[in-house]
Order: sequence, then structure tokens, then C-alpha cells
Amino acid sequence: MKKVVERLHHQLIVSCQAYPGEAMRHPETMAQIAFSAQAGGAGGIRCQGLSDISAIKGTVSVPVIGLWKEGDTGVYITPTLRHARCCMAAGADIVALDATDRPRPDGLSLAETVRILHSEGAVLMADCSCLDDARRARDLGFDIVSPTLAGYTEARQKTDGPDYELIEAMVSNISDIPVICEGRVHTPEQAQRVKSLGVWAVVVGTAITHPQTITSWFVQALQE
Ligand SMILES: CC(=O)N[C@H](C=O)[C@@H](O)[C@H](O)[C@H](O)COP(=O)(O)O
Repeated sequence: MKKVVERLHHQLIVSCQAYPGEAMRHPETMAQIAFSAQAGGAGGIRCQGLSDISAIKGTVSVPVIGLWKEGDTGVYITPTLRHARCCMAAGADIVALDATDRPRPDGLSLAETVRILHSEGAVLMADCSCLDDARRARDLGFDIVSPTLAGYTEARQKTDGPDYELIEAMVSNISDIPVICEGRVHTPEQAQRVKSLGVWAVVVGTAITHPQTITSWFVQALQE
């Protein structure tokens, strides 16, 4: 197993992302958030966009998982070989990419993309939507699999919190590479529960780094 993946064992990885048009979408802001997360004990950062990757890499000492989103439909998480190469060049220690079997915008297959990136020294995290994606990703040689896209494609219904059923299935079917849990982990209790299922590490985004959504949770609670 690659050293950088080993370093993530049993760590909390904090996803620091602001979405298009949002006030916090600025590399310096995201780097400050990432630095705060590291100070709080995060053992890894996940982040989006070349400027954010670069700013965060220059700020934290924990491993950085980088991705580049293009749009928000279809294959949009690091959709092409070029996007992945740019994430590497920006300093990402690990590059996360869509690992579904949908056609990719550059016409390369996922297998070709992974083969080329590995030959260039990349460490790759497979953002999967279902168990079949995870199995395929493992067979293609990905270094990490994750249920990041569960509930965001037609493969699975979106669950309220983490997709425990899929996480359990991934952990019991994929034994040779780490399963990192990501997606709708909103409370420390949910993080504990997914950890108890045997995941390598847990990614938390919104519940730590997206004040707009967190505020709306409280506002909604006060209206009930
Ligand atoms: C589906 C998709 O595009 N997920 C993205 C992946 O990078 C992010 O928008 C997530 O918010 C982030 O990964 C953390 O997840 P959560 O906010 O659920 O803890």
C-alpha cells in the first residue's frame, strides 16, 4: 500500500469545498478552513479546483486529496485525464475521480485513464456510485474506493445520512484496498457508526465546512 494511503488510516478527512457562486469560494478562504480542520485533528483534506488544491497544499501538512469538478451533471468529478493531470500538477497527493462506467468526456475509458495516471505516479481514489463501480475500480488498480457518488446517480437511492448498506457491502467485498467512507456523514455518531463497519477513514464535508447548509439545518429546526 502506498505510504500516503497508509497515513490516512483511521483518520478524519475534512472536505473543504465551496460551490460556484458562493461567498466562500476563494482559495485563501478554503486554505484557512483546511488549516483550521488540521488544527482540530483532521488527518487529511479533500478539496476541489486547482487553485484550492495549490493553496491548501501550501498550508497544511496532512495528505491532500484533490479533484476538479466540471459542472454538476454526468461525469463531473475529475472527468478527464487532463483534469487529473492538472490536479497532480497542482500538488494533490491523491487524485479523486469519477469511477462510474459512464462514458467520459475525453473518450478515454476509465481503464485507460487509470493506466496512464498510474504510469505517471498518481495515487487514485475511486468515487463510486455502487458496489459494481467499487469492484471494477479495485480490478483496475485504484488505490482507494469510496461511495462518494452513492445517491448522486441512478444506481442508488439517496439516503438521508450515509449509505450504510453500500458501505457495509463495499467493506465486505473489497478487502485488498481501503474503503474510505464519504457522503452525508453529518454527525460524530454517524462517523463512529461507519468506522465500526470497518472503513479505513471517514470524509466529512458539509457538516464541518459548509456554514450555509449548517445554518439552514438550525433554521429549519427552529421552525419545526
Ligand atoms: C457528490 C459530490 O459531488 N460530492 C462531492 C465530492 O467531492 C462534495 O460535494 C461533497 O460534499 C464532499 O465530498 C463531502 O461530502 P458531504 O458534504 O456529504 O460530507
